[in-house]
Amino acid sequence: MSGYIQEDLSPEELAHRARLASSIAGSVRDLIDATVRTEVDEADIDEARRLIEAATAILRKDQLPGPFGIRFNTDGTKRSWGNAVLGRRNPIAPPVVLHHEPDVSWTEVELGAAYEGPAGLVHGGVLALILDQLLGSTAEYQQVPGMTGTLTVRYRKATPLGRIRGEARVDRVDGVKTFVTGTISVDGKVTAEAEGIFILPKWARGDKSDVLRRSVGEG
Ligand SMILES: CCCCCCCC(=O)SCCNC(=O)CCNC(=O)[C@H](O)C(C)(C)COP(=O)(O)OP(=O)(O)OC[C@H]1O[C@@H](n2cnc3c(N)ncnc32)[C@H](O)[C@@H]1OP(=O)(O)O
Repeated sequence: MSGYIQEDLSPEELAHRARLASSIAGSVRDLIDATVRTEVDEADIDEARRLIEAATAILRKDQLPGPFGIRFNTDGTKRSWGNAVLGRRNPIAPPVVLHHEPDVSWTEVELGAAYEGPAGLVHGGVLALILDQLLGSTAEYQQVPGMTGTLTVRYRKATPLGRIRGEARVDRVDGVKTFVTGTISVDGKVTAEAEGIFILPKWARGDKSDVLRRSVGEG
């Protein structure tokens, strides 16, 4: 599969790149929120656009030919910094930070104005996005990785913008299929429930390399 890259970076170089990635993505994330909520006049919009276009031109001076992909390092770490949910480099990622415990994986994340659907509420597609990643990464953490075959979400009540908590657990494994369940909650009350079926694709089955199996997901 293309887009899976093996690298050999020192811990210092990794830490340096992590700092750079988080700092630029954080600034752009702030810019997105400022753009959604700005009330300034046309002159200020024009000036802001000029500065943003200048910043874009600087970043375009040296670009990857395509997306970031998934990068493995010789120290065993994996970077999916372009990921739409977790990506350290990706300003449209909230970003979600996952915590894995023996039986449960969870995240707590603040969703601001950029994630609005109904007035003041989180967009249902954004909740599905986060659940997809959370459930899929839970399967991966439990050593039964797969690509999303089916994701079912039941929206039980509206989810206000602000801090949300996601939790997921592997329910059962049936051959190449892993069934994972999860919830989104606010202030201890569940607002959405999900079940995901994650399937180890044919190309990663059998005696394929460990790297290939670890490459299945995006977490
Ligand atoms: C770290 C991980 C983080 C992951 C979070 C992010 C996840 C993603 O966004 S992944 C991207 C979205 N998903 C995709 O692009 C997947 C696209 N689909 C595919 O690649 C394939 O159809 C795939 C992998 C789902 C199924 O693979 P394939 O090799 O065709 O499966 P196949 O051998 O035919 O079937 C295996 C079993 O799965 C079942 N199955 C196949 N497709 C599905 C499906 N979509 N839903 C449910 N079950 C299915 C089959 O019935 C079969 O069951 P059984 O073993 O009981 O007979």
